[in-house]
Amino acid sequence: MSHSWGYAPTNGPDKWGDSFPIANGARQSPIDIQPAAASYDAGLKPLCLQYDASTCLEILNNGHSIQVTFLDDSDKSTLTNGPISGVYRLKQFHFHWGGADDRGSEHTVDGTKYASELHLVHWNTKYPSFGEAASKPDGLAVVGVFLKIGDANPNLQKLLDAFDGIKTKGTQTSFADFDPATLLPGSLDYWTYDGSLTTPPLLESVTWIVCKEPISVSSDQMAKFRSLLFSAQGEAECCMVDNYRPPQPLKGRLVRASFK
Ligand SMILES: COc1ccc(C[C@H]2SC(=O)NC2=O)c(OC)c1
Ligand SMILES: [Zn+2]
Repeated sequence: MSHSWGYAPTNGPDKWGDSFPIANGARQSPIDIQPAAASYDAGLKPLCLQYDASTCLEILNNGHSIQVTFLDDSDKSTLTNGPISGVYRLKQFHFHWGGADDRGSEHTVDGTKYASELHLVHWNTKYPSFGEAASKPDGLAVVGVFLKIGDANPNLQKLLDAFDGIKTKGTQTSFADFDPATLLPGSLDYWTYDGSLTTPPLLESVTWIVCKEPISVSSDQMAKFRSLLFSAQGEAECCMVDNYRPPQPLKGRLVRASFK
């Protein structure tokens, strides 16, 4: 498969191993989280997420998801503590979602799929750049937040209102003064395990931090996500839906919980 990976039967998760053999590696993501099998670790610190809305730059449709990118040339928006040591800088956040409300998340909890999953991507400042960090076993830390169907989430509205300008692959618009902390749940209790990027190149460089508590999203708001397109302007329209990788084998990994 040329590097035109996607989520269709012809180029989707079951085919990624053809070009990216690490797809069958020892620490692939996502996984099914089984709370009863997770190990409470009293040594895990609370997550410290400190974001500065002024570092928000733009929102783009990259053909796989919508992504909000941040200025990461200083420690203005960082992740510290939790399961990691040192300072990790926020680079971008994006989402995964389904073609219907019954699916869409990448991680699952005892087999339960949520309608969507938010990923806040951070890189370890012990390395000179995001690109360098992405190839190191302790290079990245991604905070995952589940989106559960319920009341409309007012904190998503500014994002959703920007979607009309980024409908097709390769489009982007400026997007300023957005505080990603507004998308975090009330409780920052989390599970953590060693994993990977969930899209090619599937690099095994991610410390995963998955929040136990979901945030809400309404069916109407999810419909807005599904109005985005995988396809570029002028191409046959292909709705951006089901852009999630299914759970991968745990292969003996320990999942730790920050809570009892
Ligand atoms: C260095 O190359 C990449 C490529 C893709 C992603 C995004 C993936 S990784 C994740 O958690 N979800 C996704 O869709 C990435 O993010 C750190 C880094
Ligand atoms: Zn992701």
